[in-house]
Amino acid sequence: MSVLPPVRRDRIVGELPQCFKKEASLHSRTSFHPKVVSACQEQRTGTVGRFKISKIIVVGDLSVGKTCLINRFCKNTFDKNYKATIGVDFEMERFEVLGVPFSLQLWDTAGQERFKCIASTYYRGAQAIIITFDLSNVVSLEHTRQWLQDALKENDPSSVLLFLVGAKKDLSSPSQYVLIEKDALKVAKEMKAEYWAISSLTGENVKEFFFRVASLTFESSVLAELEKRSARNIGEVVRINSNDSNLYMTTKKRKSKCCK
Ligand SMILES: Nc1nc2c(ncn2[C@@H]2O[C@H](COP(=O)(O)OP(=O)(O)OP(=O)(O)O)[C@@H](O)[C@H]2O)c(=O)[nH]1
Repeated sequence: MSVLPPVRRDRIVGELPQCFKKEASLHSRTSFHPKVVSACQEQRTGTVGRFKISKIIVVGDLSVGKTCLINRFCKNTFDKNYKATIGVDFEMERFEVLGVPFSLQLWDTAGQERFKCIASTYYRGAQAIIITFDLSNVVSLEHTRQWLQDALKENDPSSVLLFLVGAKKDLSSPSQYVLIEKDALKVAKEMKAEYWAISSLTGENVKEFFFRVASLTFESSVLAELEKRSARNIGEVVRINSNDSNLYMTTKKRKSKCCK
């Protein structure tokens, strides 16, 4: 019997949420990978949906809006007063994707230099990295490369999903926004990250963004699980085949012995 309450109705994902900008997205598909859809229909998602909790880390300069982003999504609150994150903090969010329960652990890390050392010890084992900058502060965008480099030291660059998020969209004027977005798209492409612009004050794009993160993380977890399973099956076939050939050899030997 499950001890967890049912997933909230507004955390149910039935279709792949769309990207924010096609030119800086993780993939161009508009729906979930067909292998993932059939695995979910046939309940072949293995540990995904049972024990798996995906770790997501949020990094970026101090005061760019990391805590507010998480709080807007998880608690639907916004605090206009700045309180620095000391070390790390985390929130759990439960989703249901294609009928399969899926949990995200969202790690809010400190941007202040003096707390960075503690925060970086929690970077390891992330399935996705959200690199955040302030859309009204171009220097914070320039620093995102360094944040990514630090986070990748603790993670496998070939499997981790990257998101570049511009926060505080409400603070930049339309003309300012156009300029910084042009640079941000360049940085996102270079990093192979998906780009989003959000505002935690107004809530613009916050839910859409986290639904996309949850869905792409879910998809990559299921694909990894399927790959692991098929590698195990190939191993078994090879073992069976080698046993078969032993059997064949023994039978042949026996036969030839009998014929003599
Ligand atoms: N106008 C506006 N202000 C924001 C937004 N997001 C955050 N802020 C403000 O920016 C300040 C810093 O926000 P935080 O979320 O605490 O920043 P942080 O990146 O977590 O900072 P550290 O914990 O030091 O790393 C606060 O005063 C927030 O109210 C936003 O979308 N719009």
